[in-house]
Amino acid sequence: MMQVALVMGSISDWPQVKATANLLSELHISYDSHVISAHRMPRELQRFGETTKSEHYQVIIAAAGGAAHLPGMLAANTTLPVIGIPIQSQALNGMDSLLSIVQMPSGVPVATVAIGSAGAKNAALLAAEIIALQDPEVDDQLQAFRARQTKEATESNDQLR
Ligand SMILES: Nc1c(C(=O)O)ncn1[C@@H]1O[C@H](COP(=O)(O)O)[C@@H](O)[C@H]1O
Repeated sequence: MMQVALVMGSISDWPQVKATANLLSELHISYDSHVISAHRMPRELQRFGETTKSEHYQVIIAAAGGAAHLPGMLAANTTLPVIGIPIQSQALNGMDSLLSIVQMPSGVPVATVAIGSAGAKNAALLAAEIIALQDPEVDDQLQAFRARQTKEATESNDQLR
């Protein structure tokens, strides 16, 4: 029973999605990872979306590039929260991914983060914030993460002196 399903459209997305996986681990959140493409594996995609609740996931994170239909199609097949990561594509630098993930029609939301690795990290943090609403241990991990971040930013002032 995993807290997060981390889904990507292609294994070529993994170098960017790794940032999500690393941060989920740092926050002690359990996850499993899958390559499932809405375009290339339409039946698997539908099956996966329909079993997300019986698998007891709490949040789905879906990363895709280009004509990125994966997050929206997953959202269409589950009522769990879906966080979309627009992969930084080569042809259009991720603008294609961003617009195709963020511009969902009303009724089927995808919580879309920024393009690429920065967004990939924020996807993990957003998932943690959702899970922390009912999980004090994850809430503690989040508070500790914020405290470390504040300390590092504060200490970076030393480099100016
Ligand atoms: N956007 C989608 C979907 C989908 O949305 O179903 N399936 C694959 N892809 C994306 O195609 C890009 C190129 O994939 P390949 O490198 O495998 O050709 C990847 O960024 C992937 O997420």
